[in-house]
Amino acid sequence: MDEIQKDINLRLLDAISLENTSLVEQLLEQGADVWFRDEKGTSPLHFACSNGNLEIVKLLLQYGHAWNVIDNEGSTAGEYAKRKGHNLVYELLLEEGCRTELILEKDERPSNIDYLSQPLKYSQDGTKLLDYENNGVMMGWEKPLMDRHAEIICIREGLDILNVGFGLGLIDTAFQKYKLRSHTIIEAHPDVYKFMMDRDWNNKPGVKIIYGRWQDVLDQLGTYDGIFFDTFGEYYEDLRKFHEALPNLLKFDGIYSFFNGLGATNTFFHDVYCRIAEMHLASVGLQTEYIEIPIDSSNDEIWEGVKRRYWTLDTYRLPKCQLMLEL
Ligand SMILES: C[S@@+](CC[C@H](N)C(=O)[O-])C[C@H]1O[C@@H](n2cnc3c(N)ncnc32)[C@H](O)[C@@H]1O
Repeated sequence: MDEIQKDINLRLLDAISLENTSLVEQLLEQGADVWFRDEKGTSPLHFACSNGNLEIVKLLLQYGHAWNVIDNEGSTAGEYAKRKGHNLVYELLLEEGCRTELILEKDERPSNIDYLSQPLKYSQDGTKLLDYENNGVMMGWEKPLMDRHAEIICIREGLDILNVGFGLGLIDTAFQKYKLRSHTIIEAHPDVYKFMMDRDWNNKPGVKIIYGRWQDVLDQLGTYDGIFFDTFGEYYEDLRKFHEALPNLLKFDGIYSFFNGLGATNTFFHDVYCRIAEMHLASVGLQTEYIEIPIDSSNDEIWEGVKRRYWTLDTYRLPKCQLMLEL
């Protein structure tokens, strides 16, 4: 970077820190670089969010600053605003995140074909299911969450339940306690299917196992009082497609829920994706309530042997979704 550019970039950071909006605009006009970072990876947007200056945040976004940059510690500008209690700035960034993500063109990559063709490992103690790269497919620490999902879905006995993704069978074990009328499980991985068969899941009360990807077996399904969705290695786009199928699968007074791991390593990304999911669900006629559950997954021991922590938040937002009925 030449000295002149560096100088104008540093002047931009100074102007943001001094909250001199007109100078910020002038420097941006003159070619100051919105992609500039200091040695800690702090971007102009991080500085503006830390000060809580709404006008400057708007200006930076208008000049093409990305909403989702992270500093060297992995913190988003949204988090800077939240930590300092700048709620209006936080809300603006949240809206920008939703808007940008919603207009992004969706690609049509086949999601988890690789995952489905590679072997899996169940740990001896039954608390971990890992893929071939030691990514955690499902982990025992999620049991209290799965119990809660089942409890929220099973509001009475005699229900028809659909679960997509068996994993460790935690939610299916929980569902079995509710004296269901029928209990359909879709599972696509051959090793998980074998695990289920070895444990006689096909002979448990009401259980019908459909072996295949949910995308390929939709025509074998009926309608259900309760539906739970928790797959692995798929994109948000897949979840959205499943949501689009829901009006044909959920009975009019049924309850739908899904494992909410959306952006779950960063509170700001999590907020953006929770809101996007809520908007998409509303567009197919479902209203969503997020039930907050405190959760502690910080203990190093539970992540031993697992490649990456896929959860770092201290609150789980359990989605409870129901069809909006027109009167
Ligand atoms: C996170 S685990 C589910 C854990 C489960 N909720 C439990 O309580 O143990 C995800 C499961 O979804 C399965 N899966 C992944 N993609 C799928 C797909 N497209 N259709 C059906 N099952 C899929 C995986 O093989 C895995 O068993």
